[in-house]
Amino acid sequence: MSASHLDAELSLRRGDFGLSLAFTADAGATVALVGPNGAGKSTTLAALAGLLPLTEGHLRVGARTLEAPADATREPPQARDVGMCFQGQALFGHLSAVDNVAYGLRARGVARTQARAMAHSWLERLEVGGLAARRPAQLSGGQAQRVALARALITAPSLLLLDEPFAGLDARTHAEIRELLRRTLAEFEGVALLTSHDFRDVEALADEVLVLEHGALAQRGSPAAVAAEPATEHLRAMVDAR
Ligand SMILES: Nc1ncnc2c1ncn2[C@@H]1O[C@H](COP(=O)(O)OP(=O)(O)OP(=O)(O)O)[C@@H](O)[C@H]1O
Repeated sequence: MSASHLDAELSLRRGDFGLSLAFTADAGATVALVGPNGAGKSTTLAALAGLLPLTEGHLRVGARTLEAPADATREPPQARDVGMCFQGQALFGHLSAVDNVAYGLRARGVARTQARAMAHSWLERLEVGGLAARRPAQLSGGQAQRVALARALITAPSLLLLDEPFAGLDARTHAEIRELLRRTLAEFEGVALLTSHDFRDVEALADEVLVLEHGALAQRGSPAAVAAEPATEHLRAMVDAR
């Protein structure tokens, strides 16, 4: 594995909005993207996932180039070895919790019995092992979020993308799932990126913070370093509110 497991130089346009952002991250690192609404956090995750094409730059994971517009390289999303937990990307309503979690393995050709056994063990790890047979409509928001995290993690992806993983959870559930995610990410071998509007999430989970504003990097550093000298008003408010 190379020293920088993730090497991203992302340049793209989305209507009037332009994103231009370069960063690297080591294997095993967790990177938090923070910034005000519309700064480009979700757009960054969508670009990494291959859902929005780059116009310039490159995206490399380990020795593999996922995207490089200059030489017309572009791996489609399903070939990227990415685990995603995106806002609004609901669980499959017609599948049970265990089959939702097994889905990524089944899509990679793992036999049903083995995929289900692994899915059960991921549901146990996320403390919802007893809910395996339930459909998404029979789960609370916090339970569904645990199932969604298991679904994203089960394939041991090189990149794990979590867009506001605690959105809509009550304070207690938020803290519980944050702690569970902290323990899970400590063992995760890929690069994890998450977005959050809560600096307590950043402090608990991230090794590195990328502070975005208007589609560009305003500051980068450890949670302690950026909290000590916030470069943007938005970050200062986030730090003060923690
Ligand atoms: N489907 C779309 N088509 C065109 N522009 C879009 C689309 N989705 C988002 N944008 C624009 O891209 C810009 C960045 O949005 P993005 O969702 O990445 O911000 P964000 O930092 O994730 O914000 P939030 O905190 O609200 O989730 C915004 O100006 C937004 O209006």
